[in-house]
Amino acid sequence: MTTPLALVARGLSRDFRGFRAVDAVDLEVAAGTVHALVGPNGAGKTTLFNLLTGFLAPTSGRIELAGRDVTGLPPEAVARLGVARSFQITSLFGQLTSGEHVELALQAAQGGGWRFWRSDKLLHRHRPRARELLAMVGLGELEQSKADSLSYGRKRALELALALALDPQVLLLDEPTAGMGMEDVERTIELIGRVREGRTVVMVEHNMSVVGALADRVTVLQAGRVLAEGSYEQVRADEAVITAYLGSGSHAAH
Ligand SMILES: Nc1ncnc2c1ncn2[C@@H]1O[C@H](COP(=O)(O)OP(=O)(O)OP(=O)(O)O)[C@@H](O)[C@H]1O
Repeated sequence: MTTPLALVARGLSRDFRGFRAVDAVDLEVAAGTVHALVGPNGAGKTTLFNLLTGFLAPTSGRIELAGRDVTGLPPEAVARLGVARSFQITSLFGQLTSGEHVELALQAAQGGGWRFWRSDKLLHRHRPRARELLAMVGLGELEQSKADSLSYGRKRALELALALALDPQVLLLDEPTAGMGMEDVERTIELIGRVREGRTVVMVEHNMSVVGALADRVTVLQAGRVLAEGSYEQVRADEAVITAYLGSGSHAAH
């Protein structure tokens, strides 16, 4: 029996005024796996993420979600079909508490929108689930803390809780450990290991120890194209990958 595919790209390309940032990418992400996208700076990882989540429309090619063609759908529609992307820190509201953030995200997930003239009663319906999600990302003790007061690593954990509020089938994480110290990186590896249960995770990640610890499969991009694909062990031993990384000089594939 073959594993069902959660997310597929076929011949996916995106041009920016004649410059091809993503070039005929084929990608198959099996359901229930953690799939990492790696590659030197400018390889097209973020553009590919934006295509997969509907934030950018492809110039050509096709995207399928659990077998359904979602090419060209806007981000809200892609999100409704079960794809969530971890929010960026810039989308946190400093004066709201962790708990309020997650309650709002749960309300938004129910189609209530991000209302700021919020009714406390309506929001508090979501409190029990919000507490579960905060506990899951290690913020159980910080429900009452304002987002501004959280450390960088904890802000990223809160973003993850906001994405999980959508209860996504497919979770896309854009550099989940970027800018983190060792301790937060360890915590994040453990956290992703927990939240992957029952879902598919696609992550862009520069830190190879994170990729090695979590990814079932790795796609290496270079100059918009797929350079290699396989297990972490396979791609790290791949000659073309080694050359690309040494050539870029910025991220060694160790
Ligand atoms: N909106 C845009 N307009 C023009 N060029 C763009 C645009 N977005 C990305 N590019 C170009 O596309 C290429 C791929 O960029 P992208 O951000 O996808 O790479 P990346 O692999 O995510 O890099 P990094 O690791 O640095 O984040 C780069 O050369 C970039 O300059």
